Amino acid sequence: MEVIATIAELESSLKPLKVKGLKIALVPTMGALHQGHLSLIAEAQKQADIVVCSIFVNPTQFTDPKDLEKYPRPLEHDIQMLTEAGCNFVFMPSVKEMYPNYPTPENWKIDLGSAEFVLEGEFRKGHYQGVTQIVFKLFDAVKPDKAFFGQKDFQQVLMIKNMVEVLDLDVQIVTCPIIREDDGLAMSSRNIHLNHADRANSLVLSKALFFIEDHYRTQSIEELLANSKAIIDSAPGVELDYLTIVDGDTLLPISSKMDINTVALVAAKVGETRLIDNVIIN
Ligand SMILES: Nc1ncnc2c1ncn2[C@@H]1O[C@H](COP(=O)(O)OP(=O)(O)OP(=O)(O)O)[C@@H](O)[C@H]1O
Ligand SMILES: CC(C)(CO)[C@@H](O)C(=O)[O-]
Ligand code: BAL
Repeated sequence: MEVIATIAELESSLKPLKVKGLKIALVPTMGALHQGHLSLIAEAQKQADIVVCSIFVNPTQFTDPKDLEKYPRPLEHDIQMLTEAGCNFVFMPSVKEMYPNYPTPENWKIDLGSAEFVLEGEFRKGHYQGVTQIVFKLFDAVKPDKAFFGQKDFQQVLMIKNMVEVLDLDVQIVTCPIIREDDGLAMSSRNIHLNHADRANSLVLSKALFFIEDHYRTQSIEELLANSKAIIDSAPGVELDYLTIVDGDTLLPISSKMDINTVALVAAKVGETRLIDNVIIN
């Protein structure tokens, strides 16, 4: 695997492969890799000839400076995991490479639709402008045929698809399912921050979502929300930001049941660590 730090180097490495007609996949990450990330790499390998994984902890999408500062960065281990997975390139640029004038903000504001401002967008103001800004820069540097994202960040995929449409970008977005620990916790780089008690308490997030999934046919929306919130409340030290059942396009709460496009999403602070999760119900 080739480790690349600059956009110029990346472009010159990919050019001859593109000339040969090989299909390029991009898997954007912030590192601290786990099996969830590796599932994206594996799917990318199935669907393309060459896989580029980017590792970049993007400062413009963080709204909490402490969250940015303590974001895990086990770079050597990440490189080893990607090498073992057979990834072709890892792109690990510096902040200056991606934002030459950093910390002076660049001009980036695109219309991502009203769904930008709900759920994560409400709790992390400006988050999706930062996410789309860096994903646009990565698309521009790699010019992939396909880019792979996890359903764990459900709203993020929607925002990126909206950006692709608004800017008319020539890239196919592929969404991959959530990989979970054996007990149901969605894998996440931030799970590393959970202490023993937090780790046990964190299970109420996926339990609440699975409750909604299992009882969707038999309970009303009000009952589903009340009963799943009671599951969350049963764990000490779990502070709920939202638990909601929404239309997967608008991300607005549904008041009556739908037969398609229904998603339940949760975000909560478990101890000091903020986690998100979701299930697609139908
Ligand atoms: N458990 C998972 N299953 C499938 N995809 C995942 C999973 N966790 C993360 N991803 C995807 O991997 C990509 C990179 O995510 P990122 O590097 O932020 O990891 P993360 O584990 O989500 O970290 P964080 O703690 O920041 O949420 C995103 O597209 C994300 O949705
Ligand atoms: C897509 C992404 C790599 C952009 O920084 C990040 O938001 C993530 O890891 O999901
Ligand atoms: N995994 C989404 C990126 C973030 O939390 O900032």
